[in-house]
Amino acid sequence: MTLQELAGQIVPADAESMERARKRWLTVAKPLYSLGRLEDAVIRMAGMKETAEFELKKKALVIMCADNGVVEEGVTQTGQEVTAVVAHNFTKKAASVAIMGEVAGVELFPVDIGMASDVPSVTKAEQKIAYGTKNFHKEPAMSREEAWRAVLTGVRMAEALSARGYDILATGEMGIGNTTTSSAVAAVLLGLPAAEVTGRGAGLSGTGLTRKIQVIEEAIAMHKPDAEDVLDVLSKVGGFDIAGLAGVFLGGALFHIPVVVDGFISAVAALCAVRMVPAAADYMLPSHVSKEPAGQLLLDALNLSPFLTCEMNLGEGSGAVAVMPLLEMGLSVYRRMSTFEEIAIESYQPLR
Ligand SMILES: Cc1cc2ncn([C@H]3O[C@H](COP(=O)(O)O)[C@@H](O)[C@H]3O)c2cc1C
Ligand SMILES: O=C(O)c1cccnc1
Repeated sequence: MTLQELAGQIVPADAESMERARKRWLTVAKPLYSLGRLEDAVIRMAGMKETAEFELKKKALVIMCADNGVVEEGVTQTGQEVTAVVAHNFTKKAASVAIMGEVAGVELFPVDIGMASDVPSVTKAEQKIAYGTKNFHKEPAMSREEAWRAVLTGVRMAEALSARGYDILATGEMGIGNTTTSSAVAAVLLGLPAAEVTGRGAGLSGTGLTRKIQVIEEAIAMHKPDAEDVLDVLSKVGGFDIAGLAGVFLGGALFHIPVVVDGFISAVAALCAVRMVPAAADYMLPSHVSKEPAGQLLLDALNLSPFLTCEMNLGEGSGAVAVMPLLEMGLSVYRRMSTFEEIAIESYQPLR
């Protein structure tokens, strides 16, 4: 499948179902619009799912795990062996988001889309593009063909989860160095200087941050990625995880499943997806705003307002998982709460 073929199959959210959901909210016995943007989210999900009657029972978090050759340049606080350790911990309920997922009723699906080593509990040969990207400070991170294969891996993940009956997807990632790749992609797509969209990631020192910005600036100057061509940007300064998550967003749009944006890295992937296929924006829901400097800038570019502002910058899909109970609560009121008509009959009438 080519990008043009994929784009041709993605349709905007269904306006009629949204209208039905909007009308239904007006009948719920509570002050109008008192659940605010949770009501909007339910309306939008009705459009995504092409029905005003839907559930959010089965929830999945796709975690794209990948390594980044650019860590050679000293842009991170820890070594890339941490990627594999945390990836394995997703399967043992020993990583932060695994614990959060248990609380929120979200099942985890870690994908080794390009870790530097194999992790038997996670790695599947058919999902792995390569053993980490190249160091983009010296050469393109990956080929254009690899970037597209990574996108398709994400699309297929969404397809598989849709076939298994998941109602909503959250997006997460694990990959030491991926705030460097995300800042590089964000700088190009937003047309901003690296210094404005680069932060400390998982805890970088001040001199580390200066080096990180310099590495990104030099790589962009060397490769001159074409901001109008997302696959060019991803292949030159991106990562397999970002490309894979962009694919999950596109797959959600293709298979009519809402996909929840997480923090910085996930939002960069969401922007890649929207720049490839603008209609994919209809299938995205926000969660929180990352503390990384580009967190809010990316949400603005995606035209999304966060539900949570917790100053989180953990990654792994933690913010997307955190918002799931809130979405489910909104939907439960929409589905189960009495209507004005029912209350008038059962409660108000005897008082007359
Ligand atoms: C132990 C540990 C667990 C993590 N879980 C998520 N991240 C987060 O930090 C990484 C990105 O930050 P940077 O670009 O600075 O390497 C990603 O793996 C992200 O998911 C972690 C980072 C560490 C160290
Ligand atoms: O907001 C994020 O997604 C993030 C920020 C720093 C490190 N890892 C992830």
